[in-house]
Parts: sequence; C-alpha cells; structure tokens
Amino acid sequence: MVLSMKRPLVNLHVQLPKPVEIPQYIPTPLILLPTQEVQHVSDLEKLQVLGSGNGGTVYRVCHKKSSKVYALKVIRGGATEQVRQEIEILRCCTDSPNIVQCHGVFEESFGDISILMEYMEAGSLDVLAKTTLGSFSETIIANIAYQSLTGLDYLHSKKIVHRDIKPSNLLVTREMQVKIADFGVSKIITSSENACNGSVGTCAYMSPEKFDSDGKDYNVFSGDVWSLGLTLMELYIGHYPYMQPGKEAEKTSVIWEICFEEPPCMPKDASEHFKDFIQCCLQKDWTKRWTARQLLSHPFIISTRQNVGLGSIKLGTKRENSVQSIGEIGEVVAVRKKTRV
Ligand SMILES: Nc1ncnc2c1ncn2[C@@H]1O[C@H](COP(=O)(O)OP(=O)(O)OP(=O)(O)O)[C@@H](O)[C@H]1O
Repeated sequence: MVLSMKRPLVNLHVQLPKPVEIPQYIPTPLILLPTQEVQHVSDLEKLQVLGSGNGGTVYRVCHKKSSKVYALKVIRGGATEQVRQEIEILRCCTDSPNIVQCHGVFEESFGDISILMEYMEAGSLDVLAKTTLGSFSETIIANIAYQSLTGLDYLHSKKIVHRDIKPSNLLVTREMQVKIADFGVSKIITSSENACNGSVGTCAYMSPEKFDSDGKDYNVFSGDVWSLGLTLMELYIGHYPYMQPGKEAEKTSVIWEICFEEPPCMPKDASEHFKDFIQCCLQKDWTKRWTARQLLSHPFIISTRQNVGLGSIKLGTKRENSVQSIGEIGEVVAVRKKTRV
C-alpha cells in the first residue's frame, strides 16, 4: 500500500539579508621620488646595517658614482596604507631643518619599498646616551629640546602627529643638529576622522590619556609633547624615568605608573627653569599640557638661547659623565663609528 500523504505546504521562501556593502579597497597610488642623483636602488652600495625596527631595516649606503653617503630604509612586504602614510609625510616635510630629509622612494620588483634618507652620522640619542655612559648637561638638553620642539611644531602645524617620539627616533648629525625620524606610525589628521582611537607607538613613552581617556576625545598632538618631555628627562638623568637605573621596564607596571602614579620628579640639582619645563610637558591632564609652540617660549629654552646661543654651545651645568659640548659630541661620534666598523 502506498501511503500518499500530502506534505503541508511550507513557505520555503527565505528572506535573504540585504548584501552588506563592503567598501572596495582602492590603494592610493604610491608616490615614488627618484632623486636627480639616485635613479635606482642598484646605484647604491650597502655598507652596513644601522639598525632595524618594526618598520624595516636601515642601511648606511653609498652612491656608487658620487660616493655620497645616505641612509636607506628597506621595508619588506610592500606598500601598506601605513607605509604610504609614512612616504606621504616625508614627501611633504622637505623644508624643516629638524625633520630627517627624504631623498627618494623606490619600489622594487618584488614589492620591497626603499626610502632614501639623509645620513645622520651621530645616530640616535639613545645610542649617544649609552656610548657616553651617562647623561647630557642642561645646556645640551635645552639645545636638543629647542630643535625637537621646532620639528614638532612644524609637524603639528601641518596636522601631522608623530606618535612615537623617543630617544631612538631623534637622530643627530655630526654638528649636533637634531632631527625627528621614523614616521612608521605617524598620521596626517584629517578633520573628518576621530584621531583619538589609535593608541599606537611605544608604550613606555605614551601619554596617560592614550591608555585611559574614558571614551572622551583628547588632543592627539599633546601626546607628542608628553613623549618629548619623558625623552628629555631620560637624557638628563641617564635612565628611563619610570624605572630605577639598570632595571628592565616591564610593560604592565609601566602602564600602571603612567596612568595612576604622579609623573616622575626631576632631580633636586636641576635648575628651576628646567624642572618647570619638564612639568609643563608631563602634565597628566592633557588640557594643562603646553603645546610645542608654547614650550618654544618657555624660560628654559629662552634663557639658554640668550646665554650661549644654541648654535655654539660651550659649557653647561657640570655633571659627572655628561656631554658638555659639541666638541665632545664629535668625539662620541668617532667612538660610535669605531664600535660599528
Ligand atoms: N637617516 C638615518 N641616519 C642614520 N641612522 C638612521 C637613520 N634612520 C634610522 N637610523 C638608524 O636605524 C635604526 C632603525 O631605525 P627604524 O626607524 O627602522 O626603527 P627604530 O626607531 O629603531 O625602531 P621602531 O621602528 O621599532 O620604533 C635607528 O634606531 C637609527 O639608529
């Protein structure tokens, strides 16, 4: 017997959700800037590795024909949005004496991006601090502060936030010219975006509001000022300010200290102007923190400029093991070169 049971008619029509519109990824064209002198990466000879960071490896290179020395940053993995941003920033910062100058950008057939930069002979301030086995005098710090603030003010006036100011990203020429480098996490702030949501950079130098903003908006540019204040203090006292000398900075305890403790105190022997200057940078409340432009008029900077002229520094407050003059910086450069060869 065949049982014929009519199955009840079920409405099998399923309402499909509307397709979600996935924004199409349209890469912005990579801006390539071959210099007059260097037309291709093969025109350069690699001499040594200067260092490598999250962004790539930096080499000291020599232009084969002219023998001119440059620094070449090679970024593996192609032109991500962040790499494009880094290139764009370098491309529009060509008229500041306190920003490392870019001489060209090359894309190689297998996707690597090479950024050709001016070579900063004395290297970074963190290496200089380590090779001098100590700290810098107040006069030298005021000089470094003045040049770094000039660079920062220039960037901020162009709506560029660096987001990773620290000793290893401030590079120095043989003549003690200080320049801001490494725009690997930097950003050009457009009016339409919320720039506060990107807590990028190096934890140890990040301002408190980056960890704990209570969902409120804050001024991203003031984060660079906090990082510079901490950097200058470190160069003066000879170690990372939130840690005792010789101790390794542990990430969670550093974040705790930055957010919940008072900012680090300057040593008693520092001048009142210097202590006040650092206090203006290390205001936990970002609304009370001075801007780069305001700090350029701080008595610590002004008085040093009036006393010695920042271009021709001779002697600062004498401190043991500290770098006192440009001449000494020259010697340090020589020592550094020796250790690298
Ligand atoms: N123009 C330059 N001239 C001389 N040395 C340079 C130059 N640019 C970078 N360097 C050296 O290369 C090192 C690596 O630089 P890079 O910007 O790639 O990374 P970083 O700052 O060390 O690390 P991270 O990317 O993790 O912050 C620097 O610390 C510096 O010593």
